[in-house]
Amino acid sequence: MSKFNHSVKVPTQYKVTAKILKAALERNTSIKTLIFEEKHARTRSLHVVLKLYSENRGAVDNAIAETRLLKDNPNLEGCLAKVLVTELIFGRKQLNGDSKPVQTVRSYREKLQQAIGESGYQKKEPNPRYVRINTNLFSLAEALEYLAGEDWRRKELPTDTSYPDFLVAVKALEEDEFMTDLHIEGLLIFHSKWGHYWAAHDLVRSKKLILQNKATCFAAELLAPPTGATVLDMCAAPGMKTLHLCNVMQNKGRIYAVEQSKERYRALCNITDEAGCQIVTPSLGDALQMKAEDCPDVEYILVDPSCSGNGMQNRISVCEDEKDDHRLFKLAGLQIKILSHAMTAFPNVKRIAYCTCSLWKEENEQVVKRCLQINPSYKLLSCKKALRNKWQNVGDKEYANIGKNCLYCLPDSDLTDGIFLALFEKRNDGDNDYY
Ligand SMILES: C[S@@+](CC[C@H](N)C(=O)[O-])C[C@H]1O[C@@H](n2cnc3c(N)ncnc32)[C@H](O)[C@@H]1O
Repeated sequence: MSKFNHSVKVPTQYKVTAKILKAALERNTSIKTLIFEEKHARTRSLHVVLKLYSENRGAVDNAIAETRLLKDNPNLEGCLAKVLVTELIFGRKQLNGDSKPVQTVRSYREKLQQAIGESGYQKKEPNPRYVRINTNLFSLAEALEYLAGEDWRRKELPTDTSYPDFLVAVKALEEDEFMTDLHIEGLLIFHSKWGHYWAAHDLVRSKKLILQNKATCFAAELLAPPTGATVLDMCAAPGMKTLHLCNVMQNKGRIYAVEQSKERYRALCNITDEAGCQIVTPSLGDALQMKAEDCPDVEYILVDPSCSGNGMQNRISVCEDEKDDHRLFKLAGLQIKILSHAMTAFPNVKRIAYCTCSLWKEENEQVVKRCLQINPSYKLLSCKKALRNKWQNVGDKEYANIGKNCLYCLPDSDLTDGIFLALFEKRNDGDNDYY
C-alpha cells in the first residue's frame, strides 16, 4: 500500500503559485500581471515565493535535476515542485500539510540542500535600501535628528571620497548604520535588510520619506531645473520623478505633468497631492498632442517613456530576459516620437533629460542618435561631467560622441536599478559640432 494519503489536498496557496509560475513560463506573461489577476489568493505570499524563485532560479532548477526529484516522481508536477523546493530551501524552510507532493519534496530536503551546497551557488547580496527625503514635508536636519533618536549611526566619509571608495563603504554598511549619497541630495542609504522595515514605516506612509531607488533620482538631479523654472514632465505617472523635480525646485515654479493612462493619472494626482507638491499641474492626455500654448514658457523637459524595463531589479522574472526585437522596435518608435516632439514643439526649451529603465541600446543610444539626426538644434551634455566625473558607467563608445556623454546605472557595479540617461541642451546659434 502507498505510504501517502492521497485524499490530503495540496494547499491552495501552493497550487495557485504553481499555476501562475506555469502560465508565466509558458505564455511569457508578466508575473505581476498574473498575481494582480488572482483575486482569491493571499497575493503577498504568492509574491514572496515567486520573487524567491526568480532570484534563485538557477539553484532551484539545478537541484531538482541533480536529485532526480521529477524523474523519480513522474506524478509530481514540475512547477509545483519548483514552488515547494523554493519555499522549503529559500523561503519559510517548511511546508504546510501532508499532501503527497509536499511529503515527496520534504523527503528530498537533505539531498536538495546538498545539491545546492555542492553547486557552489552563492546568493547575490541584494542592493541597499534607498530612502529619499521629500523636502516638501521634511528637511534633512529633521530626518537626521529622527534617525539619531532611533539609534541609527551615521557613517560619514571625507568630502573628497572617490566613487569606488564610496561603493566600498556602501557595501560594508553595518545593519545599524546609514549613509547620505554621494550624488543625490537628500538620499539616505540603508542596509538591504531594512527593505520591509522602511516599506511599512510611518514616515514613508505620510510621504515625508519616499522609497526611491538611487538610479531613478538621476533624472531630476541632472535635469536640475532651478527654483522658479517651468518644467514639462511628459510621461509622469506614478509621479516619483515629478515629486523629485518638485523637491529640486524647492516647490517653487511650475511643473506640467502629463499622463495618458487614466488609472496611472489617478495615482499621479494622489501621490503629488499627498506629498505636498504645490507647483504640479497634472493632466490626463497624450504628450504627443501637447502644444506650446498648453504649457507656456516650458524651459526644461523630462521624457521618461514606457520602455522594456529590463533594468528594474524588483521585477519578478522567471525566464531568461530574452530580447524581443519586435517589441523593442515598437517601443523605440514611440520613444523617438516623444523625444522628438519634446525637441520641436516647445520653443523656449533649454534642457531635456531622456531616461529609460532599460539596458537595451535600441531604447537608449539608438534613440538618442536618431533624435539628434532629426533635431540637429540639440546637443548632448556629458552626464559624467555633471557628476564631477565621480561616475564610471557610460554609454557604448561605438556610438561616437553619444555613448561617452550618456549615463548608465548598472545593478552590479552601481548597487542600484539599471537605467539609461541622456541630457540634451539646445544649441546656441554658431554652435556647430554636429553628430
Ligand atoms: C516609465 S513610466 C513613467 C514613470 C514616472 N516618470 C515616474 O518616475 O514615476 C512611463 C509612463 O508614461 C506614460 N506614457 C506613455 N506614453 C505616453 C504618452 N504618449 N503621453 C503621456 N503619457 C505616456 C505611461 O502610461 C507610463 O505611465
